[in-house]
Amino acid sequence: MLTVGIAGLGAIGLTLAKALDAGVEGLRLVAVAARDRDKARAAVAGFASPPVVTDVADLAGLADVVVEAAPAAAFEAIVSPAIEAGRIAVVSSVGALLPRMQLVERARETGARIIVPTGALLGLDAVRAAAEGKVESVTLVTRKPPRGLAGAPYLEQHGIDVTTITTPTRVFAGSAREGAIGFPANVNVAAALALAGIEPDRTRLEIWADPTVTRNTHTVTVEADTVRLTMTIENVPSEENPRTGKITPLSLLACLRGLTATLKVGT
Ligand SMILES: NC(=O)C1=CN([C@@H]2O[C@H](COP(=O)(O)OP(=O)(O)OC[C@H]3O[C@@H](n4cnc5c(N)ncnc54)[C@H](O)[C@@H]3O)[C@@H](O)[C@H]2O)C=CC1
Ligand SMILES: O=C([O-])CC(=O)C(=O)O
Repeated sequence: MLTVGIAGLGAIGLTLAKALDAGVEGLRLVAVAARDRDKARAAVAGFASPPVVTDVADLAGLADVVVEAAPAAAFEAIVSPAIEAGRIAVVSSVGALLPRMQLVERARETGARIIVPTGALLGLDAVRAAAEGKVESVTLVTRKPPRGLAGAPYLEQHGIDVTTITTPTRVFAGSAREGAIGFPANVNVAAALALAGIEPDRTRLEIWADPTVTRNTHTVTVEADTVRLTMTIENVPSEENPRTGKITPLSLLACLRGLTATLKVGT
């Protein structure tokens, strides 16, 4: 049995918390933390086993597994204490990990683990397998309804107003590392892909603001010596946060199950 603490109770965190409260073999939700404690308390009040509502820094003292499901700006405040305490950190804001790879070094020293779930993407098992061999290129093309990109710093810096876009428009082309900086709340999938495959500077990313799509759509292409992969996922945006695909909390749940499962399927 592993105990779980969740930081952030939004589209990902609250959905995951509810699923854990409904009962998952081998896992028990014991604590949650969010920006607004009263709101967090209200959110879990009706749970069958209400978790403790605490500060993000205290989760690691209460739980074996700390799930980060908060905005990227809170990443370090959530993940560092978990690493210092030697816990398992399961992270959602993967873009915030790229510029903080020293946390991985620190985890090596403390015995902690950092786990990046597949999240809103697909096929990281195949990308990791390919990366054991020689990979020539990895490309991600992301298309989102324009509202799923609104507010990104890159768009503001370049004076791009996505709300006025009426035809599919490529708003960014560059590396996964540059994309994670310019779109910290929108392309965690690019960061996860980069960590699964080749480096963030070699992983190519295109972002399209596309009024013709209703789903957050990601296409991954990998050229490797052993395989050619082309994979597309079309995510239904969640009601709480249209930037976040509804599959994301389910991916985290599947990932958590894998921590204790007797039968584990996939890489
Ligand atoms: N890895 C992946 O595939 C995906 C990752 N994400 C990322 O996951 C993260 C969470 O996404 P959502 O649940 O959609 O966000 P959300 O905006 O729906 O919820 C965020 C939650 O964090 C809480 N929060 C805000 N500041 C906090 C702080 N300082 N400490 C603790 N909690 C705080 C808020 O109160 C809210 O409950 C975001 O960084 C998002 O970009 C989103 C989708 C896919
Ligand atoms: O990567 C992200 O941050 C979110 C995303 O594209 C999705 O949920 O489809």
